[in-house]
Amino acid sequence: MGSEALVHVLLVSFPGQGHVNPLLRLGKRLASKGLLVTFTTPESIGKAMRKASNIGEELSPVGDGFIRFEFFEDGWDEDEIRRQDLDQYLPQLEKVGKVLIPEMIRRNAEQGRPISCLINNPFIPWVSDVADSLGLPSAMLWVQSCACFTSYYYYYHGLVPFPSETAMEIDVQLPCMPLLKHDEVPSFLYPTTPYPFLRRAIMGQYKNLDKPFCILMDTFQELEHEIIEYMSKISPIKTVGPLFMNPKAPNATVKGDFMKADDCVGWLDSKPASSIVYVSFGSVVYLKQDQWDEIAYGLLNSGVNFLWVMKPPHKDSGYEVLKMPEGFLEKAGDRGKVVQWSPQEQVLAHPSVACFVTHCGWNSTMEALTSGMPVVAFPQWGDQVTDAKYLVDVFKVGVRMCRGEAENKLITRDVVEQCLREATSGPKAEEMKQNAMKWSTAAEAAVAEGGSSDRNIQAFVDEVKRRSLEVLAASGKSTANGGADLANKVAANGVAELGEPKVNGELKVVS
Ligand SMILES: O=c1ccn([C@@H]2O[C@H](COP(=O)(O)OP(=O)(O)O)[C@@H](O)[C@H]2O)c(=O)[nH]1
Ligand SMILES: O=C(O)c1ccc(O[C@@H]2O[C@H](CO)[C@@H](O)[C@H](O)[C@H]2O)cc1
Repeated sequence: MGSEALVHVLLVSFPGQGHVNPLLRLGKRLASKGLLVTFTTPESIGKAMRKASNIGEELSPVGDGFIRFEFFEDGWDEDEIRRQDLDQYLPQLEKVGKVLIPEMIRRNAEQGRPISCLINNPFIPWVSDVADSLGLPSAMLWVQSCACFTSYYYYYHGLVPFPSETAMEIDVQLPCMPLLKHDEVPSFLYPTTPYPFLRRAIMGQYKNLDKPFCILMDTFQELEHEIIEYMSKISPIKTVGPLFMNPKAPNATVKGDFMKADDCVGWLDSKPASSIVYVSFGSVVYLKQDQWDEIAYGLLNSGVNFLWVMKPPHKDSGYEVLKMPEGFLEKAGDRGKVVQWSPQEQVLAHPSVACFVTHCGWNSTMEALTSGMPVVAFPQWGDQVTDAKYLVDVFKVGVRMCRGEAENKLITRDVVEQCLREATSGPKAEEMKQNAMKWSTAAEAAVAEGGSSDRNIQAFVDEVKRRSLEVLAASGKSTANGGADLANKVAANGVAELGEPKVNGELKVVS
């Protein structure tokens, strides 16, 4: 490998699977375009990631660049139960992160890898304060749809009325978007949300929205055309999705799963084409036992094959450990497989899978659309209720099975069975499949060389490179602020020389 000067970006992630996945995918995309990327999140998650995935201390080549990991301690004991309570954990992360991230940045500069840009995902808006205080540019990766971004934007600025304590059931009309019924608005905005701390975290991001020079979004222009165009005039957004496709480095093996995926591909291979329903509610949604039972009977009664993810709850989460109904597995026999965690990307790409019963998290939504996979929408909260609206009424790839947790309604086995039948056979199923394939083709074009998302990523990389020169130039003069120490080191070291890639002083490269 010849001597290369690589610009270095630091990605700081909220420690949730649905946040780590898109930020790590962005990291791989940036690396594939020739940047050095360091990915960080708290060590409690680093430990899980190291155990479940193939990540270590090595510098991994991805396309023309490299990715590496460095984790930071959150200041709490390993078995601290307050980590499960975001109301307490988010302020703790902010407190320690504001000290440890600047230390990490200084350490990297000292080791000859000065950082030129910070990128964070939502729920940890203080990262842009850290960047500001060090005189570094920052960007934010929005990990939901542009429609949700817009909803929060309009709520934050009070631009239109949203459901409130005095008018709970009002619908919301936003520009370039379909009318959202009161229960299709991101549910963290309901006055009655049980998750007010997540609304506060998101609003914190909007309070800081003038700090990032760019807001990257894991969506693509062709998918949310009008609203993206509209919001681009208000905010510096750049669509770069679907991030889970990386045509420049399709074989990059770096993954960020918190749990080792169970092997299910052999089982999928043994089943006929389009015969399996894949059921998964993501990484944080847990249903109640009575709802779980109804889904189980609905699957049995529908006669379909199924792969069902039954993720065990964290021991300190307070969620009940669910059981399958008595005799369920025996009755299902080889028609069904239940796993704790699936390799979802592979599952959605498998020809035996006919449809996806999903909680409509944005990652699952994008992965389904991009894989040409019709869905049965089973949203619970947050952006999921808005994503479900879009999947069913706008993208036209889904059947709706419920309206969200706030409805507080048990979805019975008959409804489950009816939705599964509708999504797997007959004219509606065919139409949804055709629409899903259309989105898949559009997604591929967006990320292919010269496509809308590829152009945006390239423009972003170019801008980071340009700003890195400014950082270096400014640091030569700067002495009077908290970033002076770092800036002097940055100035002294110049851009990282990676002729012989170094991690903590050692030479380590894996392929
Ligand atoms: O068994 C599973 C369930 C989920 N996922 C991945 O976990 C992420 C979940 O993100 P999403 O936004 O869909 O939901 P969240 O977990 O944040 O609610 C997605 O990338 C999925 O591909 C997975 O790999 N295996
Ligand atoms: O770990 C948590 O407590 C946690 C993780 C993820 C959460 O939100 C999910 O994020 C996705 C990306 O924003 C979103 O699309 C999905 O619907 C959410 O479940 C919340 C808490």
